[in-house]
Amino acid sequence: MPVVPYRSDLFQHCEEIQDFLVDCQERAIRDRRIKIASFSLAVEPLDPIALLPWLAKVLAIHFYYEYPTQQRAVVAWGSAVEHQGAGAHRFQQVRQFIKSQLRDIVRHRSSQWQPLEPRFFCRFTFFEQSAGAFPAASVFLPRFQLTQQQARFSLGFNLPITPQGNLDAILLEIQSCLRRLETCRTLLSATPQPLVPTAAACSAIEQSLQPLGSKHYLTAFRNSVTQVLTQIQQQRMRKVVLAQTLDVQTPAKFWLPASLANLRQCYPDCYIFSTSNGQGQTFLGASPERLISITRQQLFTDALAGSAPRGQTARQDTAIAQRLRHSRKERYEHQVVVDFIAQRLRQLGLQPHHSSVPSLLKLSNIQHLHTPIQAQLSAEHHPLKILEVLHPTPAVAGFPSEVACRLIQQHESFERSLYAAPLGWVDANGDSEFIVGIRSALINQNQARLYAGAGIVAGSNPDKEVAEIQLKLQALLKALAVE
Ligand SMILES: C=C(O[C@@H]1C=C(C(=O)O)C=C[C@H]1O)C(=O)O
Repeated sequence: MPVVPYRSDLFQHCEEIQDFLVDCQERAIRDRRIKIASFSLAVEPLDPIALLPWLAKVLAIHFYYEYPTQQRAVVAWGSAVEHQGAGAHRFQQVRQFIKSQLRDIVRHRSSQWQPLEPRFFCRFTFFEQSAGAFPAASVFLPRFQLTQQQARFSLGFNLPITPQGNLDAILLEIQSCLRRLETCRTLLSATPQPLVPTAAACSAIEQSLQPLGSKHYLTAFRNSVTQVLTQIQQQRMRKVVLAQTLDVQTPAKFWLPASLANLRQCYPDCYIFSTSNGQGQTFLGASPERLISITRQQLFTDALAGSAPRGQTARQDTAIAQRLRHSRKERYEHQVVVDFIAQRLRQLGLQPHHSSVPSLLKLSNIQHLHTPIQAQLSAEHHPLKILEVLHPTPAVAGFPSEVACRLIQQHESFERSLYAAPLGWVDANGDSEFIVGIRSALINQNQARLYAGAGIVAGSNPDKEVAEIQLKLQALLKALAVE
């Protein structure tokens, strides 16, 4: 997606864009097919979260994610083309769909800026079938995409042009999108802290979040862990990742931008994300786990497993970290993930590289054992093929995968939906980024379902696993805000 420089005059590129749309329509007429006009404008800085209240109001499908410490963010909304799928071949179906759409994308040529490729945003549920708010596989090419790369912001467009379409209406849509950005920017600068909820709202949410007091869901989780431990012994399994949900309801609606702003503040080293289905349900969270990231055929992935709380003091924190590093149980739980990822990548003919000793990833409430893994790809390694062989890793399912997934379905009484599942994008060059949807919640009006899981291996202590999910749930609860 080439970027056309854009400064203060909203419509200075009108003529250039108009010519481009006419060119796209001529191609649509010639090929008797819809074409997608793809281009970008450089825009003034704007916090992407500022767009979310409006997107929620108009019930637009969206995908937002941000990596705060790297000043990278994107919010994509509206759909130029989309596809849904399910079943064992869902990754392949999405790949085919993307391939077929790429033929009809026309990119603006006269670029003075570094071109940005159009991105297809994808959401896969944990299991290959889904009866919940999100289909088992869904992909969309956004009509609009605001991207931040450090201090540079651009607004991308992917606009379907039919042979008989009204180009004036498309120009109006572009202008109204640019105006919308201006309005959001003005609203943001008019209020001192518009994304932070008021103290009254915070106390309202605290009062309404009673469920943490009634520990029923924790007892249920503890019982499942005990049963799974017996099954691990009987079936000689190495690991099962069990999760639990916590449902909460508040008198007022949950307020997405404030929740995300809270998460961003508390977890600058995580991927802050939200995605909606355009029907009122939004899945959000702050995930520390990257499933794949591919830039110019360099693949990066993470093994993240093995956890401990943060200490109250620096000394206590270091002592806990030391215990985590040297715990046989935590190291074993971690190694299962490293071995699985490395072995799956080797099956694809890749040569993964990683350190033999895990490092520590410290978040504000929890610390994890972490092994970054790298591999050099070649052109035949499509990101969705890699995703297909990696998901679900033993970090979120267990090992062996099939037996672990059966036990998960047996013990968990809720649908995982997008929890612990791959969320991300792919572009035409094969660049891609997918995160794992953990530390997450599904919100709908005034209801929220929070998810948290923990890896269970032989020797796990049920009380410690309960404490781990409690820690994860509490952190999420604290971040949620109401209107
Ligand atoms: C499954 C989750 O997290 C996973 C489980 C971990 C563990 O048990 O140590 C650590 C990181 C993640 O791989 C979750 O947070 O829901």
